[in-house]
Amino acid sequence: MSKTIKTAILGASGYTGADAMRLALRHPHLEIVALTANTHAGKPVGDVFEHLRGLDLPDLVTLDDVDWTAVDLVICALPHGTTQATTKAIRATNPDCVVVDMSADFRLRDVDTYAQWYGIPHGAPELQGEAAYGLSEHNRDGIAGAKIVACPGCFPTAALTALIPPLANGHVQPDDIIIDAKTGMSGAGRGLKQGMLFSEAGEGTSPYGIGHHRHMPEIEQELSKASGQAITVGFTPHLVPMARGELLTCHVRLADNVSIDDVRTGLVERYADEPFVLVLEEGQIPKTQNVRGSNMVHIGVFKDRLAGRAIIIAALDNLVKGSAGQALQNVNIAFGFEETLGLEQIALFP
Ligand SMILES: NC(=O)C1=CN([C@@H]2O[C@H](COP(=O)(O)OP(=O)(O)OC[C@H]3O[C@@H](n4cnc5c(N)ncnc54)[C@H](OP(=O)(O)O)[C@@H]3O)[C@@H](O)[C@H]2O)C=CC1
Ligand SMILES: CC(=O)N[C@@H](CCC(=O)OP(=O)(O)O)C(=O)O
Repeated sequence: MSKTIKTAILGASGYTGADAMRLALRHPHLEIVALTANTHAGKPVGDVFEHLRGLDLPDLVTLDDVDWTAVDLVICALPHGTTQATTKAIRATNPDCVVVDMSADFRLRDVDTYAQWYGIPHGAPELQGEAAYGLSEHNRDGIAGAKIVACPGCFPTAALTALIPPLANGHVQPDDIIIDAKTGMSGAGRGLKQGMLFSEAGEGTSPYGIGHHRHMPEIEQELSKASGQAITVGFTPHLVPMARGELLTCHVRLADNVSIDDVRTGLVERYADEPFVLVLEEGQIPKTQNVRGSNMVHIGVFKDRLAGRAIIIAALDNLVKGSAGQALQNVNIAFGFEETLGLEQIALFP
């Protein structure tokens, strides 16, 4: 397809918006026609992001300034709680527009579960049923026809990529899954927060959301769907002093008569043809520095010293496969482009 897709990026003065611009600029079929911000509206992008100076980009405007009838695609990088009303407004004026959303606003299929975990009522329950969950490798058919794509959270992308195949294969027990997660600080967004100051976060590692992080219901929803049984998980994220990257160490119990090799082989077979998932060989260790800037997920499978247990580790870049990269991958699926277009970057190392 050689069509030019007129694209608006909402929340373009934030971190995921910045990576969405970086990637969309090099996509052969996307033309960026509108960029929005809130407090930064009215500024040229180069004033907000110095690394994007000198590029051909429109100035930042408010959401109210965008003519939704003039866009084919909206890539949405707004905070959760703001996207439902915006999507409603877009749909009311341009029902054909495709909204690829990076926020959590359409990820949870049950609107009451959304209200419970996000502390606010769902602002567009009538649209929730239309949203396709945007875990690219596992929902291509749903994404292909969708007008609303709810991209997974960064932690759920890593957890689901690592755990769906072993659960779907019956290789691990459904009731004993503990996910220990590390994240870089860009996961918290670009807004100023005291806990994100270098002097307070730069020299230590801090667990947070202990026992109640909002990515748990999302991970459970998708693991349950993929494996056809109710799955619950323990999940504890930790903030570590790096800009980008996420590492998830998943502790699981093997099903009866299943070996570590069975688990690894199941993952290798499931992702053999996937350009953005690499299941590492025995002994190779996933590391955030090996995926930084790329759309890759690296997965490793290890035998635990504890009998009958395995450790499955996944690494990704939260701003690429964890958000803007997967969003672009979903754009490619939704519009019928080659899935790797604009996403061929190899990791930046060191
Ligand atoms: N950071 C990450 O690793 C990931 C983030 N996400 C999700 O992506 C979304 C964006 O995250 P991120 O880029 O980190 O966030 P940032 O805080 O860096 O950016 C938020 C953007 O939204 C704009 N904005 C804030 N409030 C409003 C409002 N009320 N109306 C209109 N625009 C508003 C901001 O404008 P201004 O700067 O002018 O105030 C900015 O452009 C969030 O929903 C987040 O949960 C998903 C996966 C990973
Ligand atoms: C370091 C940090 O705060 N990370 C964020 C996760 C990243 C993210 O934005 O996920 P959502 O899209 O679901 O909001 C957090 O734990 O809430």
